[in-house]
Amino acid sequence: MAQAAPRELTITIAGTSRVSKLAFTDTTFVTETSRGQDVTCWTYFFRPFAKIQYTETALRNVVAASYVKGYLDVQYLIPKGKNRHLKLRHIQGTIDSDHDQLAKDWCDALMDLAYMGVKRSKMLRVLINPHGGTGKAGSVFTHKVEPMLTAAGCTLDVTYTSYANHALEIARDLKLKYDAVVLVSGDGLIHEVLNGFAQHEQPEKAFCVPIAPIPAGSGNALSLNLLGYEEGIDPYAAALNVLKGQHMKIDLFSFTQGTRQRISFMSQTVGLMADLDVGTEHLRWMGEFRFLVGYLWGVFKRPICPIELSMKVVNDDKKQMVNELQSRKAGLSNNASFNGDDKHQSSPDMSTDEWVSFDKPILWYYAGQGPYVSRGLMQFPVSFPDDGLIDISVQGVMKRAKLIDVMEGAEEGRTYWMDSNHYFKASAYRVKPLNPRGVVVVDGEELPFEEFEVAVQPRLGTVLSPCKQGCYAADFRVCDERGSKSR
Ligand SMILES: Nc1ncnc2c1ncn2[C@@H]1O[C@H](COP(=O)(O)OP(=O)(O)OP(=O)(O)O)[C@@H](O)[C@H]1O
Repeated sequence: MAQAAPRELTITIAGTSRVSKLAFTDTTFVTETSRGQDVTCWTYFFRPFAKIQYTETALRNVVAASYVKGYLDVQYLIPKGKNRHLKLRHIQGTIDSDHDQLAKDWCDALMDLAYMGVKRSKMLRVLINPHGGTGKAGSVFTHKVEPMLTAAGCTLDVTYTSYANHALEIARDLKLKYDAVVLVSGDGLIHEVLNGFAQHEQPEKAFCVPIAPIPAGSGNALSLNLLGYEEGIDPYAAALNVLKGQHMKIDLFSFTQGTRQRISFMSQTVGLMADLDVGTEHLRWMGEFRFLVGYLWGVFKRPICPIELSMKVVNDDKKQMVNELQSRKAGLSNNASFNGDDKHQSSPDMSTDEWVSFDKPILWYYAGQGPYVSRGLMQFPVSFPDDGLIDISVQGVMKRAKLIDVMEGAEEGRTYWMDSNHYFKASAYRVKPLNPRGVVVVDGEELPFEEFEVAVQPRLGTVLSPCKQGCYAADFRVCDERGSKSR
């Protein structure tokens, strides 16, 4: 019977007399570095008093482990600080040549476990928008993302986009050999790549190439939705998702305006929320703060949104939507009743074929998927990635004071519970402008204010996600308009 590989190994830190004990379990990776003397089990109990540096991290955070010519090197991520953002750490040392085989087996066992169920040494097409957000995408890539991906043995094919639609052209002609397309950008580049896939000569195959966002724009909604509120702005967490993420299918939306059709992956909006996005383009240097400035300006003006909105509504019961979200999340965490192929359709209460008009005055409507549309706004808290439906949030008219008040808690989805917020799940919807002045914003990009129709393309897109199927990372815990939280 083959012997199980060792889970502990002691190395001498290169150029010093210090020794470090490295160990892993099924879930964690631990280092204990002493000042010259041996490490004993007592150090676990007297850790705060011992002259020992102790680190522990999730096994998933191990990026690479290698043993070459007597020299062992492990690279891993470790959460630091109040926000628990990740930092890349190295531990390097030597081993007695007598223990060569032991060290090799230890590295193999660690890597097998740390990469269980995912492909190693991926071939990646990386696109970087040097002008996204505050213009830091290039340095995010070279200082944080690239070192991690190369340490993990990935092959990178890198392009810095040099004009608008460059990413669309690259995606349109993409060779289908890549394991993922990594986008160091905001949401605009993701929109371009998906529209490039739609024009690919083999669109079905192109849409199966997963997209992995690295947050480096002013809007990073997909990253927030896949990784969560804190990790969604952490380039190391996003790079780890490139290495360890699972393929997750997401619905996409076809947006048809006249004879022109395009793909939307995130949102479409008209009214105050659209005006604030487009009206603050000149404040791009502020990063996400520009959306707040735009909102306050919109509240001051408070214009009525001049549209006729009709929808093919499937569900309009907010409580039922929350129950469905909770049971799906519980199913995932218990690993019970959840089947990856299940489409998880919302229970249709209403006919999906009938167009229903919304005829009250509104300030804006927002349609899309993924809880966050920005870091400050959880607009679709009950959205699923692959339920075959689009979430539509219609905001009725409110007083200015109330519009300011609901800013508090907007990032946790408090607005969902307001009586003046009408929430639908639909299979399609249409918008007809009632006056010539206005703007439509699709995935953060401005389009002409003309009639359009949106329909769901179920499970057309593919992303890399820490969650194998079926759920976004965000937690929706607010359970009433006052902002009270469920436990
Ligand atoms: N080199 C370039 N020069 C100018 N524009 C570019 C360049 N590369 C990409 N773009 C455009 O920049 C737009 C915004 O990109 P991105 O999403 O990365 O940044 P962002 O700051 O988050 O933008 P948004 O707020 O619109 O999401 C993209 O739609 C793309 O067309």
